[in-house]
Amino acid sequence: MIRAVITDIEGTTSSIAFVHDILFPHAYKALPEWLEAHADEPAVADCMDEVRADAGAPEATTGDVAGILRSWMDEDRKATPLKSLQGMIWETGYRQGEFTGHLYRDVVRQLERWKQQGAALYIYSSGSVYAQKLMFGHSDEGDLTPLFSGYFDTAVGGKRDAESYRVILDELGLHGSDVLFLSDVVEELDAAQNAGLRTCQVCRSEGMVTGTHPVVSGFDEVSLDGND
Ligand SMILES: CSCCC(=O)C(=O)COP(=O)(O)O
Ligand SMILES: [Mg+2]
Repeated sequence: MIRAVITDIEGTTSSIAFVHDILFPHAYKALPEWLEAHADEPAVADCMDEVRADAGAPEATTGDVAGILRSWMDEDRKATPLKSLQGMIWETGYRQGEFTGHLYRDVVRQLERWKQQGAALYIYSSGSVYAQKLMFGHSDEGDLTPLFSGYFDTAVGGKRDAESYRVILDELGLHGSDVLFLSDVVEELDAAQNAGLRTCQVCRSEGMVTGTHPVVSGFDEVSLDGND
């Protein structure tokens, strides 16, 4: 029996279009003005220092940092300070009701079912833990945060690196064979499998690149004990 399910967000619980056509453009547009307004807040200043260090630009002004971050967004770089700042910027959008976190229709029903069956539920996304909580706290289907036992982001490492999944297993105190990881991306599933986790690829559209992992088109096709 699976004791924990860890799921990716973009392309798995939620559409790639929601992230790329709504969330990312919102942050891209708001970034320069938002950064000027919040540059003195310690959490923001720390992120900006990380950006300066990573870009090798210790003297970069706030405007320069905004430019660097926008170029990282153009590359869809999963850099931790970028992801932290995006989360902070999205907060206003969620709170003002500009958007709600998209979820595929099968997701909530199945998460509730797995929880009832005794599995603990976790998120692992490149989006910051703060951004994850916002998205599930302001989802299309209301506040779903009570469903989850924890959240992981790039603080544990990149999603294509097996070591990240070992760190997660350590934190959960579980063996890989007790844990199912769901994602749309083969490289992430390969990394999780290399760390000993069970895997399942969620292919939300036709023609996706598949690998050696079991494939489903939605969460309702995933069984935790092989009996449903
Ligand atoms: C918390 S929603 C924003 C997701 C995000 O910023 C991102 O880069 C998508 O990462 P994922 O690991 O969920 O594919
Ligand atoms: Mg994904």
